[in-house]
Amino acid sequence: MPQEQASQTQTHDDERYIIGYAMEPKKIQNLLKPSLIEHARKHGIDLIPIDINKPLIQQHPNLHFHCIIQKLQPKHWDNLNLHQYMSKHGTTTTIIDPPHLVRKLQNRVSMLEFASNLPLSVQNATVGVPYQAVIDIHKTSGDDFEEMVTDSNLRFPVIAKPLYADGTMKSHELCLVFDREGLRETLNKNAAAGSTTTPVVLQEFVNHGGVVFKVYVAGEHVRCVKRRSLPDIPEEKAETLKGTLKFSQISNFTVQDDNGAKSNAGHNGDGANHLSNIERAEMPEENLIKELARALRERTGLNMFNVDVIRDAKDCTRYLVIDINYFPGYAKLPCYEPFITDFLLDCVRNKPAFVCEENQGMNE
Ligand SMILES: Nc1ncnc2c1ncn2[C@@H]1O[C@H](COP(=O)(O)OP(=O)(O)OP(=O)(O)O)[C@@H](O)[C@H]1O
Ligand SMILES: O=P(O)(O)O[C@H]1[C@H](OP(=O)(O)O)[C@@H](OP(=O)(O)O)[C@@H](O)[C@@H](O)[C@@H]1OP(=O)(O)O
Ligand SMILES: [Mg+2]
Ligand SMILES: [Mg+2]
Repeated sequence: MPQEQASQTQTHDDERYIIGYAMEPKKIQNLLKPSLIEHARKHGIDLIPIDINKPLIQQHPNLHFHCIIQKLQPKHWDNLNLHQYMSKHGTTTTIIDPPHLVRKLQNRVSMLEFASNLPLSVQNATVGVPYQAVIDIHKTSGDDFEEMVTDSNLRFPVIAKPLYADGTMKSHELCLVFDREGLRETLNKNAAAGSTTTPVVLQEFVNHGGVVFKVYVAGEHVRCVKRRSLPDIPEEKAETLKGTLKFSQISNFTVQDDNGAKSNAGHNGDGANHLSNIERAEMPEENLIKELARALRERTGLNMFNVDVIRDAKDCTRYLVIDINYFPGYAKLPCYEPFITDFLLDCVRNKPAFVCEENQGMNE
């Protein structure tokens, strides 16, 4: 994928389009930078904030939203009462994307089902998902646990991930588990949290050269960037490692951030190794990325998401999807302003192939 894609943004007409954005203040601060608002404005789009704490019908009475983009918690859907709004304006306003579809990405099992058995064929490459099993601590006794570990064919190390990827900090608290004892410890800690305990997904850790490919999708627009990931664990070392290692949002560092880590190598010696891994790593075939994005748009019915993909260190034709995130941090992409603006123009001109049908289920 070219990093610096030229904008395809062209204004075909003098019409202005109104696009509402409904999201939490932190997300607005990250995404709606003045540079995006200005770029969109120059190309005919006025981006208008929607108050997520009161019914939309009571807001902007003189504006007609061509489309609304959103990243919201369920309580905000209730507050906004979009159902009421859409029953009045549903034929002319599009919600991107409908919450009942977004919700499928908030569960790490249903999320990865979208990426299972993908019929992609680009130069022998395959795209699959790592083996994973769910443990609900409420339903797993000590004996069950032994049986479960034996039956599941889980091979250590594994990564323990909260089943629900609902945007909370907790949902990003992951843990590398090196052996049975480590797993028992993790599950016991989880159980000690009592009623707040959530099920855990145990996902096979796959060595992948310390690089994760983040594929950002916005309708037909697709970009892939490399990011820092967990380092490989050589097999001989894996056999000696015990217990657990907690981590969170490791791939949030961009390559530029890693440059900082490199110059700071005394402080963070690993940074230099990760950086060279990232620099050296070849990007996946452009067509593979495009096909993956298209297949996932079709399967999920969603337009705005990113996909974390790793490449098996033992087999460079084997790609694995490890995570899919709704409405990710697009602003981390170089030149994200034309990327988002081009997508929004497609939306208001009704170009995206998978804009939600009649916005059905939008208030579920
Ligand atoms: N199965 C795996 N094998 C190897 N490394 C993995 C695996 N799953 C996750 N990782 C590493 O852990 C990181 C975080 O995992 P994951 O993306 O599932 O968590 P997340 O909290 O949902 O992340 P995000 O911030 O992207 O939402 C990945 O970016 C990757 O570096
Ligand atoms: O804020 P950031 O720029 O880090 O974006 C992250 C985004 O947080 P935000 O929604 O608060 O923006 C996360 O959403 P939740 O899972 O927590 O809902 C998730 O999508 C990450 O994958 C994004 O990081 P990226 O994958 O793009 O690196
Ligand atoms: Mg991820
Ligand atoms: Mg995620």
